[in-house]
Amino acid sequence: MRVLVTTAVPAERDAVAAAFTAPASAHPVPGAALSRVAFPAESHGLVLDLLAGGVGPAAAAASTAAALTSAALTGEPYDVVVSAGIGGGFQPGAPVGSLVLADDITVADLGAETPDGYAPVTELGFGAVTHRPPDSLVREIAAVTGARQGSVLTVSTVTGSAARAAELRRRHPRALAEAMEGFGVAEAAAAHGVPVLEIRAVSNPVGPRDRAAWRIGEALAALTGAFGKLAPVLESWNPHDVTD
Ligand SMILES: O=C(O)c1cccc(C(=O)CC[C@H]2O[C@@H](n3cnc4c(=O)[nH]cnc43)[C@H](O)[C@@H]2O)c1
Repeated sequence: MRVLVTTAVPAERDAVAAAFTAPASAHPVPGAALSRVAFPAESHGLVLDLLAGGVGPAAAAASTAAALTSAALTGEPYDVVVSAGIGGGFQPGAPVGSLVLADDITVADLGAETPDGYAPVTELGFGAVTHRPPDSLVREIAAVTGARQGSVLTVSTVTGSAARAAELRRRHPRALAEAMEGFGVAEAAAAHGVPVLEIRAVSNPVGPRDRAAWRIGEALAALTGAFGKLAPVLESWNPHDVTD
């Protein structure tokens, strides 16, 4: 099982790496600086590559695509891609310190303003606004990690007001969290036909901006805890068994 985990920043990548006793070593490929966690042989060939791919959907898509292409060209493609990191939680569904696992990954601001309000690109006849992780894998991971399942929104601008938070909730009633990379990672994964997951540890409520109140340490610790439990599920998952 070959897994690519894309985070935005090195602190998030290192929080994922901290879940494992096996060391991570540099594994550069063109267009992406990967860290590879070396698991022992009894781990059924689990390979975990970690990528701090940059903040925002464009950087995330570009770096994830580079890693996916490089792996495909060497004949060792990834079986699953995970977008991971901290995120904002919609209240009261996703409190600070909780984990959110996406059952859909939806871009919330890719569209047009029209006289009738916001229109997603799909209504304009283009592309996609949502990617769906495999149901069975989401259920298993939510069960072992205790993560809440819901929609995770991708935004290019962090929400900074109660009005914007309410607007996003109105348009996406199932949204539990927002972050800035999931949809970019998912677009790259979809282009390669690889399943995608997104897991977010909530560092702050979505709403009026109060950067000083972000609980980044608490969220990074939750991310480490989640990956410690998630690895055995990934190790035993058979991507060819997808029934959903
Ligand atoms: O300053 C630090 O030590 C630090 C450590 C880890 C991560 C950061 C970031 O600022 C990461 C930015 C990243 O966080 C996501 N995020 C977090 N909260 C929100 C939110 O309310 N709305 C949207 N995105 C959020 C996002 O994915 C950014 O890439 C700093």
